[in-house]
Amino acid sequence: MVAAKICGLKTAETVDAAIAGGAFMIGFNFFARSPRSLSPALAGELGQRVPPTIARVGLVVDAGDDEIAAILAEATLDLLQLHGHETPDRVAAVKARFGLPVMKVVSVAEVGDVAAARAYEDVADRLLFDTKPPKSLANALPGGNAISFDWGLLKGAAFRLPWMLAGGLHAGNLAEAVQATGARAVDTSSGVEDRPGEKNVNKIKEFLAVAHSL
Ligand SMILES: O=C(O)c1ccccc1NCC(=O)[C@H](O)[C@H](O)COP(=O)(O)O
Repeated sequence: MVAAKICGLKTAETVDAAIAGGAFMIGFNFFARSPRSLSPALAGELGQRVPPTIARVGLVVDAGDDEIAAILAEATLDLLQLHGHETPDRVAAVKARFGLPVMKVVSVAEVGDVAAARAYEDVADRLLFDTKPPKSLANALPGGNAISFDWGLLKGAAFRLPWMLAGGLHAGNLAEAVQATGARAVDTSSGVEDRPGEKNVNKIKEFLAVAHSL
């Protein structure tokens, strides 16, 4: 069984589908430019539907303390996902300031990017390997671009932290991705959508069913 996070949820229906399907993490996206972003108030409301067995993840990009504090004032979260250029010192500072575990996103395009994850092993609680936005993609977001990176870059890689694979994953390629990387946890956003920001309940359940079958 591979653990699965569904990221970018912003409706009760899709949160309930992720819960029913056995997600181990549910991601709330606070990056304003994202079509998946939601208000801290709505995240707080949706988070109350989530049982304690599922982690409520708050996704921010190069957020300052004031931004994170404003989110936490309205939404109870179990993990912060730092999806920007946050340094190891910034990760440590966020953990110390807010007392929450931190998952640091490592954006991958080449082998050196994977090696860069080592710098976070002593400060973060989890790592998430996601596709580095290609420079050729106009208006690319820091994540959620529905693009996979070369999974071979993670083959045989070992980290002192639990890590998760993301980037262009969907029910149709998940088995290959897990086989190629040895990932024991995966994450998707676009892969369970009909259009950017519009999650599909059946795609959520299918992705989770495939993850649990591996
Ligand atoms: O999903 C977004 O719109 C997004 C925007 C800005 C930063 C991060 C974002 N998503 C974070 C995630 O954890 C996604 O699940 C991950 O990037 C994979 O996305 P996808 O390739 O669409 O499955």
